[in-house]
Amino acid sequence: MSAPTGSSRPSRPLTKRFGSWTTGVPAGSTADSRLLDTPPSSDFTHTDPWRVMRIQSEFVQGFDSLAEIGPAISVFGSARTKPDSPHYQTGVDVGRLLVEAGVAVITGGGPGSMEAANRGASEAGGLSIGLGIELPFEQGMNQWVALGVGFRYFFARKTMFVKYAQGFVVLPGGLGTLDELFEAMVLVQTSKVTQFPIVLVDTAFWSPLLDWIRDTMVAEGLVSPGDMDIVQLADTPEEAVSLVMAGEAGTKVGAVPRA
Ligand SMILES: CC(C)=CCNc1ncnc2c1ncn2[C@@H]1O[C@H](COP(=O)(O)O)[C@@H](O)[C@H]1O
Repeated sequence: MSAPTGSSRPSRPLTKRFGSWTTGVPAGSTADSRLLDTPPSSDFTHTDPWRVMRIQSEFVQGFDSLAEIGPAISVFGSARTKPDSPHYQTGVDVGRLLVEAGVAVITGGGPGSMEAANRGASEAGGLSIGLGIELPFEQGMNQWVALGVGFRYFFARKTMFVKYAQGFVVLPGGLGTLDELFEAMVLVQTSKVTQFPIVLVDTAFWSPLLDWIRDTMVAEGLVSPGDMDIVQLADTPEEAVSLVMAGEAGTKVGAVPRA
């Protein structure tokens, strides 16, 4: 088919596939010139369509930063754990043992148990990763993070915890820790992720929660009895690391040349 020429050329349709952008624009302007014009107001950066672009960029930034980290385990736990707490030492030991087992350590990059796990990983010479989150009471990334990625949105950040780790170790924590734990449990329960070990450290801390799930949720038929097997309990860092490494992370370690 030949290109239309002269007077036989069809008139341009007013409405294009991406909207009616040919109407209401200054005569003689182009997409380029409109892009380069200074807008009268920056209010558009606070609109949902603009936020979608920002959310998209968080995924791109996360994928770009983490695509080559190799096998990794995410470690969660309270932001409030003090350095003199036994939980802090557990976090340090878990971080170190994971690195010795051949995997990178991913945390939320904050203080407390996150800092502890990053510290253990860093001191053991491993890859210590922090996925920070913008919070109203900003604390910044802990000093033991070597590869830090900042997020504004919890949901984008949570995708990275799962996508780039082959298992979770969960230390005692509060609502943030429970949020991350239950997200992972649901992903396993609904087969969105498979072979994904989730190890809870400190039987005394976690047992009341597991008892309630068993005695109330399972008893009322809201959760299958088999769902209790989604998590495993450990009482020492050694036990936790050995359980979590028995999953896919363990099989991946052999496939990745150690530095
Ligand atoms: C002292 C304080 C509250 C600092 C908050 N600073 C934080 N920085 C980074 N991640 C966080 C922070 N607070 C909560 N989280 C996320 O939620 C979990 C801890 O929350 P929580 O303390 O258990 O409920 C962490 O695994 C982390 O991914």
